[in-house]
Amino acid sequence: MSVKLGVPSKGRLMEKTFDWFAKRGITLSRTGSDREYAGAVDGVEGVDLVLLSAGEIPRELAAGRIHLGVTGTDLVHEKLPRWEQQVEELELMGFGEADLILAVPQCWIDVDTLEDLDSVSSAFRAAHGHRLRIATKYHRLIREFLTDAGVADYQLVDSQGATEGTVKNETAEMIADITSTGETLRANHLKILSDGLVLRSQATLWRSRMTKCTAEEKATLRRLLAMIER
Ligand SMILES: Nc1ncnc2c1ncn2[C@@H]1O[C@H](COP(=O)(O)OP(=O)(O)OP(=O)(O)O)[C@@H](O)[C@H]1O
Ligand SMILES: O=P(O)(O)OC[C@H]1O[C@H](OP(=O)(O)OP(=O)(O)O)[C@H](O)[C@@H]1O
Repeated sequence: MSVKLGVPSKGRLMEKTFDWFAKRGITLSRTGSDREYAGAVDGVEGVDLVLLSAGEIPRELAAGRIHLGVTGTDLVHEKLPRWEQQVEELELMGFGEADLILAVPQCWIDVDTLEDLDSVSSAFRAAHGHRLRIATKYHRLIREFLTDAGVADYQLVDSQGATEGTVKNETAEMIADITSTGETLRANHLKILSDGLVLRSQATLWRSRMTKCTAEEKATLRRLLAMIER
């Protein structure tokens, strides 16, 4: 049996993940046609590449179907309850850096903090007959954050993409999403609450705590990790 390494199959994390491993003497490559999700690992024996959506890597690690996986901190923290019990953070990889934040319309001049948000959310419910809507795909993290902040009068609406557009489209009053340059927020006339940083994320190499390794796989993992940690 071989050690399975799960990496993002496309998108912003894939190429940088390949570069990161290449710098450590491990060559990851896609094989077959552009559309075929098959890959190879050179530079270390006994490792299979598994190409996956970044969003699915946490679940595959938690199920023990891959031994190692690369994905963002945000996705692991969101998708795995008590993530520390299921995965171990091995290396922060220094790319895919982004902040999960809460943002409101720029025109809400009286709302700059969570305390302000708490006040307007109660007033909003009284005025509109429904709770203030926050569009996000990070349901668990936002609920935990707002509970800790004492904000309760809101509802989450699911948004799996183009989240900043939900305010203009009037399907939400505010958003919770990842930002990196801030351009998408600015373009959509949104501002970050001054104490609205929920999580700092970056691409990370994780090890599953849920795999049962053979002696051979343990030896392969040791060799691989020695190359990575050099
Ligand atoms: N603008 C950004 N800049 C840097 N990193 C980002 C940005 N947006 C998202 N990310 C990070 O990239 C990672 C992957 O996000 P992405 O939305 O591409 O994943 P995904 O939707 O699961 O991928 P897929 O489309 O393959 O399912 C996440 O960890 C996220 O924090
Ligand atoms: O701060 P910025 O540099 O502008 O980046 C932020 C944007 O990047 C991500 O979206 P993505 O490109 O993944 O598209 P999506 O809306 O379909 O998720 C994220 O969801 C923000 O919308």
